[in-house]
Amino acid sequence: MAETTLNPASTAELEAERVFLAEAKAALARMHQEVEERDVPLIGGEDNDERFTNEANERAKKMRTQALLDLPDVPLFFGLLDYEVGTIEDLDQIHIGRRHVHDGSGVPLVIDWRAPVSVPFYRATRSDRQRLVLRRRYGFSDHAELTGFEDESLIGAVETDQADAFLRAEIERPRTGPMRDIVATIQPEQDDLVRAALHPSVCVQGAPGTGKTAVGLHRVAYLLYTERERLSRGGVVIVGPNRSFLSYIRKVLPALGEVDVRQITIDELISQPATAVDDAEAARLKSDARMALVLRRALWSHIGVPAEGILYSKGSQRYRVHDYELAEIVSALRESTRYAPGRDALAQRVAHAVLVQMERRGESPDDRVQNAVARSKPVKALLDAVWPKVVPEQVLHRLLSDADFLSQCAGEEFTAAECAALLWQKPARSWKSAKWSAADTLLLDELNDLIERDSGSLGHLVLDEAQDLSAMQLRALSRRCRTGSATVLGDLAQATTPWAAGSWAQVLAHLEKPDAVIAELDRGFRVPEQIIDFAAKLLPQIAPTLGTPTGVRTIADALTVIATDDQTFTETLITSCRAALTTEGSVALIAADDRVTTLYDALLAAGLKPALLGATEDEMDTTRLVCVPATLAKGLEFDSVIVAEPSEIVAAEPRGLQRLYVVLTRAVSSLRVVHATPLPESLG
Ligand SMILES: Nc1ncnc2c1ncn2[C@@H]1O[C@H](COP(=O)(O)OP(=O)(O)OP(=O)(O)O)[C@@H](O)[C@H]1O
Repeated sequence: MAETTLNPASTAELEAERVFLAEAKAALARMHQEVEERDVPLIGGEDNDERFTNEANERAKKMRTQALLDLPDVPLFFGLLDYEVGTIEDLDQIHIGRRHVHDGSGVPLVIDWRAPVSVPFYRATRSDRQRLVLRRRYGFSDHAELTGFEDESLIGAVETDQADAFLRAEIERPRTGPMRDIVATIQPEQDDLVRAALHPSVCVQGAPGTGKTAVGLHRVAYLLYTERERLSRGGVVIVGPNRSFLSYIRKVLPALGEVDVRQITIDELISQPATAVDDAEAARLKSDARMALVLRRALWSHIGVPAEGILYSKGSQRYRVHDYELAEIVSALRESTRYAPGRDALAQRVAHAVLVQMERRGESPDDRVQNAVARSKPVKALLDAVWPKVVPEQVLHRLLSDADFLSQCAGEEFTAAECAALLWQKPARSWKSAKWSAADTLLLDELNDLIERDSGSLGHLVLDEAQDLSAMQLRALSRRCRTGSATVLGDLAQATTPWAAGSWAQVLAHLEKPDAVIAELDRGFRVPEQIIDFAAKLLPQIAPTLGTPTGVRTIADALTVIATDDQTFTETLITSCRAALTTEGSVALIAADDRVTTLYDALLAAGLKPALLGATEDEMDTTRLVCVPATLAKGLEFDSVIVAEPSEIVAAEPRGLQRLYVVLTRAVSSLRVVHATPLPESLG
């Protein structure tokens, strides 16, 4: 919480609040202890079900105990609502906090921010008081000591700007370590999204720093509160762009009492570890939605036309199913089901045709006879000939190494040049020895689903930085969340991958959530106005259809652009880092990936003790000054940012201007741009 100035007149009240805080902490400690001491019922027996139930009970207890831990730097409550008398039974005042705390006899001491009764904390205004008389916001030190509070009366005609001042203080509180929750200052437009129902899915387009990540994380906490049972079956997964980002956000949900949410990268969720690398064009083509159709054709092309009928013998009896009958069965089954169950169904249908003949001859065969026919030699030979068993690797290996097969499956979808780019230069001898790239593993995933339906279904999926996902990634995600819902977060202007879908409608179509509600956030909380205006000069080039974001804060001298030359360039950066370190909070030096290690070495040599982001994942926890490769900057933020040589960042990749837009929008308080070569024209 922000450190608020103490109002001397309220010292006694502050003391009373401190006593109440101590009481609430003691009550939470008691709740924690009770759960810890509670025995987990053990079911006797050793079969799988019993073991599973015992393990699930043990795990539930562990989660509950963790969720009730009083985290040392996380204040137990952050607000108080004073309701009109009689609004809530037996209580006129309620403290709002990150979790529910009761006194042991059922009387609530702290009410969870997610409870309906807490909503006016975020929504009430003087014109719509929602029966509130007063709203109090507390200030805490970094170690969760109560330092003050501010009261906002809801009675009277004129709105005050107290809430804005509190929000500003909270945003500008210097950053140390990972991202914090925003539960005390969620804004009404954010609250709408946080508290939106589980279905339909929600998609949020938002400029940098509008709180998309924060909204996504708080929404997960909210949904786990309102839909815990439903979500516990499939689970909730948050997908982020890389490990540094996930490390940055990892403490938000635990601070909100939610300890059982998987936070993983897209590759960890949907790809096998890659053992090969594609060139840029092949990677782009393999990520394209057209591949889905090509794979479908490739798989189903394995089905043949029966060349002859089959003869099934039992004792002295012979039963014949003619080739034209078999062809009819195969054609009816083709693409009406997935490939592997289709093969099983073919065996059963052929066996059924034999059974019909048996019945006609006066026999009365049962299911066992049908199964025996389905497993018989002639039927098996038929299956191997017209509906062979295949594995995904086999199909993809053939597709990427056999030019004729690829061109036949590609049809009109890909040009000859595109097919040539897709083909392997040096194909592996067999599918068993083939090496697969990251894009290939998604193609294998798609094939796997065409062969045998993937049954996994997540309860809820949060996709952060979703503008960067390819069609094939989105399709793979969609398969894992067939019946669940999704929260899709991103900014089309920050799309840096060559395969980015380009519109939210497309993203949602690939994700198979076309009914998702698309919302926009346009108030930038992170980045001061001068900086966002500077970065927004790139928008006409990179995202002409998007509106210009607004910054909710202005800070004098927030932006400095320094022109240097080759001789003074590094020295200027070092001086800039030194200057930034004299203020509080985190500092980042962001440069093109190829340049960043050299600059890191230069800062080290100058005695500045920087860390290099990406080396160990938790650099931002321990070091104030971090050197950040431009490609890892997405989603992160720092109090002060120094950007080295924008033109190099732009030149490093096809969507370099978008990357620069990301890099320029990471600063909370100050941005220095240092360049020895001219800035990109639009920034000039
Ligand atoms: N309501 C709020 N109260 C306090 N801080 C907020 C609020 N909303 C956003 N912030 C702060 O603004 C910063 C940006 O938030 P967040 O990272 O969620 O934005 P984003 O839209 O995901 O940005 P980007 O597109 O750049 O990744 C964070 O420090 C966050 O804590």
